Amino acid sequence: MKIGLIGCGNIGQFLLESLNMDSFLDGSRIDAVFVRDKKGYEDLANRCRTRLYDDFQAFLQSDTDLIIEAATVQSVKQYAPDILRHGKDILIISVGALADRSFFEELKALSELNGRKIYLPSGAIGGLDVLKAAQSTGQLESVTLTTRKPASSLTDEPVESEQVLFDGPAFEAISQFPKNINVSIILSLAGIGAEKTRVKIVADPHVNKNIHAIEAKGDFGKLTLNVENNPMPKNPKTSYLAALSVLSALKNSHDWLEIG
Ligand SMILES: NC(=O)C1=CN([C@@H]2O[C@H](COP(=O)(O)OP(=O)(O)OC[C@H]3O[C@@H](n4cnc5c(N)ncnc54)[C@H](OP(=O)(O)O)[C@@H]3O)[C@@H](O)[C@H]2O)C=CC1
Ligand SMILES: O=C([O-])CC(=O)C(=O)O
Repeated sequence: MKIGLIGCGNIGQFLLESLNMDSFLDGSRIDAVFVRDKKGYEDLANRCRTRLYDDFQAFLQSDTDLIIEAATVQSVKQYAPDILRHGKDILIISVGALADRSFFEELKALSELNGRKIYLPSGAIGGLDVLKAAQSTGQLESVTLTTRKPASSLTDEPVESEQVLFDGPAFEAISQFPKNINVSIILSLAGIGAEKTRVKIVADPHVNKNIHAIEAKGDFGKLTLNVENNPMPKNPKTSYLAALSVLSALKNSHDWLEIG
């Protein structure tokens, strides 16, 4: 598989190194990387033997089958429609972009029209298999997510003791915290939607992990899941699991065996 990558920050660099240097997936590598400004990325690109682009149209024309977005919610809105129009699959990590219902419908229509697929990795959480199964013909009554992160990842204000910064529906959470709560939108997409999924965001000066507690109830029974994520050194807002989940989604996309 020939892969293109948008964004070469924390997750992007991890993917480049895993696929191009450590050969995580036989026969798959990142051949093209789109950045806003090539300055600062040349050494990494040379080391990982990939090509850098700062012209998006030229990046789209490069010989790739799948584009991975590892940049921002805004960049998904900006680039994903063109990627599908150009007949390429896309893997989106900034899934918060799909909270916007009309954008979601636009991507759905483009995906169908062009026969391309959109991959959404599980990111920094788990339990999506349970929600999808619970929803299949049964009823999910409620899904709640409580995210607790080091205060410095969520606010520039000094925080002495734990503070609830947000309590409300997922679609509002992602619009206020687009770099911190994409997990709430993948949870919404697997479950009962971004209006009904309840989110609480806690800034905690005493933790050094990104902790996501999920509770769901329905006629299947009850789910409680607590994921205590190690943050990534280069961007502590982001959990290591989120980067790993991209590798796992890539592997799933052309594995002979599908689990879950
Ligand atoms: N689904 C999930 O569970 C999770 C999702 N995420 C999301 O994943 C995304 C990536 O995370 P992470 O790697 O840690 O973030 P980083 O901030 O480390 O990297 C993002 C990179 O994107 C680049 N970028 C920003 N805008 C554009 C653009 N328009 N075009 C090209 N490049 C752009 C920036 O580079 P430059 O400034 O040089 O242009 C930056 O280096 C974020 O949106 C994050 O919120 C993170 C964790 C979990
Ligand atoms: O990495 C995490 O723990 C969660 C995160 O930033 C996000 O969902 O945007």
